[in-house]
Amino acid sequence: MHVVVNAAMSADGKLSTREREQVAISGPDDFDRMDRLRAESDAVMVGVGTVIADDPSLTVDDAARRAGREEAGDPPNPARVVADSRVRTPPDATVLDDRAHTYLLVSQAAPPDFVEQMEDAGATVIATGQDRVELVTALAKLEGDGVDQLMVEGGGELIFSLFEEGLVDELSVYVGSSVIGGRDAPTLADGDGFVDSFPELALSDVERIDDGVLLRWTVA
Ligand SMILES: NC(=O)C1=CN([C@@H]2O[C@H](COP(=O)(O)OP(=O)(O)OC[C@H]3O[C@@H](n4cnc5c(N)ncnc54)[C@H](O)[C@@H]3O)[C@@H](O)[C@H]2O)C=CC1
Ligand SMILES: Nc1nc(O)c(N)c(N[C@@H]2O[C@H](COP(=O)(O)O)[C@@H](O)[C@H]2O)n1
Repeated sequence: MHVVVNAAMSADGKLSTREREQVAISGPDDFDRMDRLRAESDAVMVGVGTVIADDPSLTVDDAARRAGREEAGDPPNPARVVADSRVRTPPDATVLDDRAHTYLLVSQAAPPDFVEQMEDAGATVIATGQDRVELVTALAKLEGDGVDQLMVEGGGELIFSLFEEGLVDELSVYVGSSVIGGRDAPTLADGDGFVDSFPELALSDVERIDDGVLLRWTVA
């Protein structure tokens, strides 16, 4: 499996505000690039913090891209993947609609009634880890289901865990021209943070887009 993390941050490294409401950091061309990356992926993943904050659809906006996927024998939208250790996905979340298939990654402590509710909503529930989703096993199960390219959009807690587990192959960060600030505002990689053995990145591309810059790295 190839795992690409793609996110947008302010010039000071924030994914959104301290109130965690969605902020448009990308401009139109970067949102279009993100849509293309979704269309090229087998699945798009977020943490439940992002589902609660943004209620994203994680689907492909551009009709021609959806049609292109169908011509290639794929569903119009990539699958959606939500990491949700503490079963916080709202039953009316947009990621549970019928526009794409959804995988819910939960821990083995997930209550059976929550699992049943999510399965009734059409989701495939994958339980790994005792009280927190064990990402290595969960992603291996997704790969077994045909997910060869996984795009991860955030947020900072999930992105940190993926780096911690050595699961990230590529990182694309759009740096927008605004300052958000706030010690409690989410950053690209939150979690506990590294104190040593920092993941090493190799810069592969720099591109000016809209009013900001796209930085692309591969992970060594
Ligand atoms: N600017 C951007 O590109 C993006 C911004 N965001 C922003 O990020 C914020 C949400 O980010 P976070 O609060 O960090 O939440 P998050 O989206 O990273 O979700 C964290 C949650 O994921 C679940 N999870 C399950 N297994 C996990 C594991 N092994 N490791 C870590 N988490 C695991 C946990 O329940 C945890 O609380 C929102 O404000 C949203 O707007 C989100 C995506 C992209
Ligand atoms: N790439 C990017 N740029 C921004 O400026 C953003 N605010 C985000 N946020 C993420 O985009 C997703 C929105 O999903 P839908 O369009 O509703 O499907 C979601 O994952 C946001 O957190 N991303």
